[in-house]
Amino acid sequence: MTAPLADPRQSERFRFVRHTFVDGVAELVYAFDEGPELVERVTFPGAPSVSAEREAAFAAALRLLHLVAGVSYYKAGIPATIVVEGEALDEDGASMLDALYLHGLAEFAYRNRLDLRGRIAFPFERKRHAAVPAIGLPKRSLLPIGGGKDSVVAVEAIKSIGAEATAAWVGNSPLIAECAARTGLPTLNISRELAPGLFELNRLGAWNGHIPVTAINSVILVVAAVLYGYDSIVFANERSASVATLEYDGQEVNHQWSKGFGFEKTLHDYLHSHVAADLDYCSLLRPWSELAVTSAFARLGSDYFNVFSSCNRNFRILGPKPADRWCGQCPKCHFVFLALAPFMAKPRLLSIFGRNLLDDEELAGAFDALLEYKDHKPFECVGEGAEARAAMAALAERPEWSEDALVARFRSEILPQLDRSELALEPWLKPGASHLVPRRLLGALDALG
Ligand SMILES: CC(=O)N[C@H]1[C@@H](OP(=O)(O)OP(=O)(O)OC[C@H]2O[C@@H](n3ccc(=O)[nH]c3=O)[C@H](O)[C@@H]2O)O[C@H](CO)[C@@H](O)[C@@H]1O[C@H](C)C(=O)N[C@@H](C)C(=O)N[C@@H](CCC(=O)O)C(=O)O
Ligand SMILES: Nc1ncnc2c1ncn2[C@@H]1O[C@H](COP(=O)(O)OP(=O)(O)OP(=O)(O)O)[C@@H](O)[C@H]1O
Repeated sequence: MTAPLADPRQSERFRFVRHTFVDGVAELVYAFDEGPELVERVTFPGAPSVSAEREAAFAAALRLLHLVAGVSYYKAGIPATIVVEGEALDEDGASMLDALYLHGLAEFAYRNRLDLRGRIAFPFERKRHAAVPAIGLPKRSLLPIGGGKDSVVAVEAIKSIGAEATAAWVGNSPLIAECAARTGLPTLNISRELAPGLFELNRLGAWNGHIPVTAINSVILVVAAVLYGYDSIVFANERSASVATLEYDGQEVNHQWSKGFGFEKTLHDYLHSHVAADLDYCSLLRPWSELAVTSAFARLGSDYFNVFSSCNRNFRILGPKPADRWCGQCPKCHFVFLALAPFMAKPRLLSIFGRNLLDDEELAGAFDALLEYKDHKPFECVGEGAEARAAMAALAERPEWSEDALVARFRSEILPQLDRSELALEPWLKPGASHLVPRRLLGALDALG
């Protein structure tokens, strides 16, 4: 008889028990000590059988998914020892996972007043790793869709160069499905079912909090790329995602850590050396700020204005979802409203959101946090404080916005305390230099300029 679920905070070991792949369903199995198994399932629709040429790459990708997706369960107990059953990891794999768990759980640790430094140590063997070969992946891309403005911009840029691509998403959000359909591209919807035991552990008082979900979605798409045959996975993570939410006790806490360039580069290199030499992982929007992305969305995204939403409350598995696409109450709604305002006709923006968030005095504190005025940036997927200030300063100059309550307040109360030479919008619209976009797709970067 298996032991019942117990409070995982009392456990000594977190175990990666095994993973299997049968009839398109990946089962990822975890346990605390000798407790009951926690089984996450990821379903790949119409999965073909894996050819002999791709077998080793597929096995490596699936194993990586098991290790990365474990972060949802590990966080429930954060025991002192991590056990990976089966073949030992090499040093590269262990150090990538150490970094993902430490930085991807930094917000979780900060908010729970935990210190994970020195605690997370994936076991490994010092061994020589022979570089993996190219496996002849077809020249086509998986384009992850999140239902919001970023992926729309990336999709439209890729479409503009006529590259072969499929719009892909994880989970069962009807909102994302509608956006994906609107792209006009072939679609791929992968379902993911968290282990029901996780919610039971939460009820027993497990540690809970934010996890690096983009890393999980990324590696699900790595498995998909090898399985169905794609040579690239092209995310839409902007430059601003690499900037920390706050710093404390000598460490950075970034809500968006697995959307940042550090993780992108590590995973990109690991895939080339450990999965398939011809599989690329990149972000098309990496050179661009949030404001550059909203400016591009205002130009390229009109077909999506009535279907997209950036409000993350739409994407809850359990909690209540907003009645409309935009809840209007969360930092993401506030930021996207502010960041689109300089680039979109005001009536159009108000019709998307259903109201004018910048004319609501009750939201003063929420917008202050976005501006990093008297507060730190919210724990959400929002741009840098400096770009929010640049957007607000631009609106303060526009007659159609300048009398709205929060813009007027900015002009009279906050603006006099700022250095005006740092408030120009234009520098935010210029691309940075760093990106990993493969040569074949470079033209799509130009489409954004
Ligand atoms: C939708 C959302 O924002 N959820 C966050 C929220 O969770 P909540 O309890 O309100 O609802 P659920 O999402 O239904 O989660 C239920 C429980 O399941 C856990 N969980 C969920 C997904 C998963 O992959 N692993 C899990 O362990 C979750 O912790 C709940 O206990 O608050 C939670 C606590 O802070 C967050 O963990 C939930 O975040 C989701 C994982 C999520 O998908 N969030 C993305 C919208 C998100 O935050 N994206 C970031 C990217 C961060 C990154 O580095 O990748 C962004 O856009 O900036
Ligand atoms: N459910 C999902 N399945 C696959 N990829 C996803 C999913 N959710 C988000 N992503 C991808 O993760 C990246 C970051 O998500 P993010 O929410 O910032 O983007 P978005 O939804 O396109 O835009 P917005 O910032 O307006 O919400 C994007 O490339 C997005 O496509």
